[in-house]
Amino acid sequence: MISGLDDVIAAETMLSDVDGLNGRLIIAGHSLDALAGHTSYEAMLALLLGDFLEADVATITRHLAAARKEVHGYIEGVDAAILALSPIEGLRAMIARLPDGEDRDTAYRLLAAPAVFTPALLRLQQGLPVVAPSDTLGHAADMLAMLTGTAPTQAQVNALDTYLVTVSDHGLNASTFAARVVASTRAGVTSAILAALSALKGPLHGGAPGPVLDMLDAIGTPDRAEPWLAAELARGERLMGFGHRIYRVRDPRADALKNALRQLAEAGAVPADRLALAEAVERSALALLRQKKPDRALETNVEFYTALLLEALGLPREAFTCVFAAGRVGGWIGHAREQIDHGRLIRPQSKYIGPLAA
Ligand SMILES: CC(=O)SCCNC(=O)CCNC(=O)[C@H](O)C(C)(C)COP(=O)(O)OP(=O)(O)OC[C@H]1O[C@@H](n2cnc3c(N)ncnc32)[C@H](O)[C@@H]1OP(=O)(O)O
Ligand SMILES: O=C([O-])CC(=O)C(=O)O
Repeated sequence: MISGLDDVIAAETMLSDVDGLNGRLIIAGHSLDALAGHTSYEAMLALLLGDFLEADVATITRHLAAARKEVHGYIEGVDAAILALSPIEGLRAMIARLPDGEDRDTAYRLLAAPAVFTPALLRLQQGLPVVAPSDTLGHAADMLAMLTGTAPTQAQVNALDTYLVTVSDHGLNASTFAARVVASTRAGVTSAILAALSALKGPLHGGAPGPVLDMLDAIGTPDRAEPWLAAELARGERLMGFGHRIYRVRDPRADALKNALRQLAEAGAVPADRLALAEAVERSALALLRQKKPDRALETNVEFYTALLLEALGLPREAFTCVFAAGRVGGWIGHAREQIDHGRLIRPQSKYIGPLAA
């Protein structure tokens, strides 16, 4: 049966390389280790999109701040129907209101949109006033300020920058493939990003980190991890935050995010028992997965420590996928551009296996 297109190479890219056997990730020519914790999201965008945007970090920073202000204007149009949606569906509905195009202004609006719409929708859903974007803050700091209405600490800004950079691109994952398919029809980059966002939303892709926290809450204490996880696996459930199509070893992003979480913990932003519970769950899950699936390497993926990091930053779990989109949108736009500039219409074949009328 042809199922998940495993091992099919469907694009050439300058954006990232996922080495699943050795657990190495290269983004825009740099190893994740050199980027995560050392690079702002704006600097990451300069690496991913600098040629297309024809801009350096300072110019990108300025244009992105202006774009945050521009898309903030769309908040006025938020209605009760959008507020009744989940944050990721609300974000998708808001992005659908942005004009389509293949130009730089469209790209900046799309880069700004998740960072502006996510905090605004969350605050409106709680009956709180929306916080306008700032002229002076960087992208990560502004996103946090729009969320809480107060200035974030440097440790929080560093943690969010680390997260956004870490998830900014990852080869031809499902959402990026969706973006490239739509871009290949020349429908426009807004349409491509809407397709990508829809793919990201699923629990087997970017929808996993919310359920990771549900799992930690259901387990409650480290001693309950092993029996709880064993019962889930016996019921045929998948453990969220574990397993990956490409990685056969630990996802290098798990360590980058765990480091960022440790730094937040040192700054007093993570309760010690939360970290201890997470580590106990990770240990038990890996041991059980090895026992249950000895022939299939199932390791910790990016979503496990994403959940803990975004929780420590005060984000509600329903909005984790929106924050993922705020980072991945840079990669999606890069892939859409590559497809437009160098690709053709993507149109594979299907094999008919249905009946033939006599
Ligand atoms: C940003 C990201 O997208 S990272 C991924 C986030 N998603 C998750 O964490 C959800 C949990 N993980 C999973 O569902 C999977 O590991 C995926 C979807 C990420 C990758 O799956 P695939 O490469 O398609 O592997 P596939 O679905 O073929 O699974 C292979 C086997 O391992 C099992 N398996 C895979 N992941 C898990 C898991 N997390 N828990 C338990 N069993 C698992 C499957 O049940 C399957 O068993 P079977 O052969 O007996 O049917
Ligand atoms: O690469 C994948 O299949 C999923 C993933 O980890 C990502 O998109 O970050």
